[in-house]
Amino acid sequence: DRGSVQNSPKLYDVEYLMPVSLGTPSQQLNLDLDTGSSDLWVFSTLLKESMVNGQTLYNPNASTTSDKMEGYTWKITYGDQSYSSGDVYIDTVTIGDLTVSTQAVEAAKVVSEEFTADSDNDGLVGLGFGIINTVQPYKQKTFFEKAMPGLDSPVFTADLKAGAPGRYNFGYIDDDAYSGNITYVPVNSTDGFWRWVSPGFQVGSAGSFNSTRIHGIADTGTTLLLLPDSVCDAFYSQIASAEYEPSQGGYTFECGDPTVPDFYFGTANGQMIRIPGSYMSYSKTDTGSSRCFGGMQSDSGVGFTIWGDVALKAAFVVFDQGSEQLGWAEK
Ligand SMILES: N#Cc1c(N)n[nH]c1N1CCCC1
Repeated sequence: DRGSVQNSPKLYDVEYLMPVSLGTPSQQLNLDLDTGSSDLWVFSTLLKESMVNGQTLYNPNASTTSDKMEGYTWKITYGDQSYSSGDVYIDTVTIGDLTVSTQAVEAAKVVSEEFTADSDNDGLVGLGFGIINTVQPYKQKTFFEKAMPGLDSPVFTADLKAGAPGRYNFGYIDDDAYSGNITYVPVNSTDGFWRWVSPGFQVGSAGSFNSTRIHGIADTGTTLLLLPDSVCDAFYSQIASAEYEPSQGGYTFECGDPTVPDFYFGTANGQMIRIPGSYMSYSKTDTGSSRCFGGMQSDSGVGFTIWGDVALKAAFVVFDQGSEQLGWAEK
């Protein structure tokens, strides 16, 4: 079996949403595929109205195939301190023509203001490893873990694009979606993340390769590229107008600065993925400002590097849960 679904970026590529069908008859919600967490949770009719702001709500009572898991609950808090919690139903879930008939659907009863404010986002599909699923008393499998046994190949791929729709594929690799070869690196799933080690980086096409191992996670649910301070310093020192602005919470530079270099990160066997300098102008710092917030920021607040959308949209990425590897290709 296999599946394929288009993803669509929101403004500034802050997140990528995809249509997901839940229940019978099907209820379509727009969800955020997040490889940095492992709960599939949705805005639902269980929420107080004050917590809803335009989102589409999953109504388990309107689904003939939903079964309430009595006594089961979930509660998740993300690194940015946003949170949600609620009850658990088993129901059918379809993403890109791939159906899991007995998926744990976590119906929200409470969401934090960040989620309420994000009116286009109806919830998340966590495609980290199930070991960090938050359902109690017994953790639940991710959508991919439930689908995996029936797939042609135990992989899903992420093809995120800058300012344009891309695609998530399940169960196969589309050889027309990338250029050159896919280079695989080992993944350590102990913490439930797609954690891997980059051998180093290079700033600018004429820069030297800096062999410093960077431990981090591939995370579609994080917008920016969060790297060690030493790497950020090496990058921003090459941009004439760059400075660290505590009031903005990070590195900024003049949006039109012509000195913004490309950034390359190593994967394996000498392969490097090139992130165009244009991806590093994340957004204007304030309305009418000429300064841009950098797409690369320090990981010091997190404690490990996060290869978020700014990096992932420069590559075709294979999440191979069969062999616990990540595959990287240019495109
Ligand atoms: N913080 C954070 C975070 C992360 N590291 N991966 N996904 C995250 N979120 C998904 C929805 C809100 C935050």
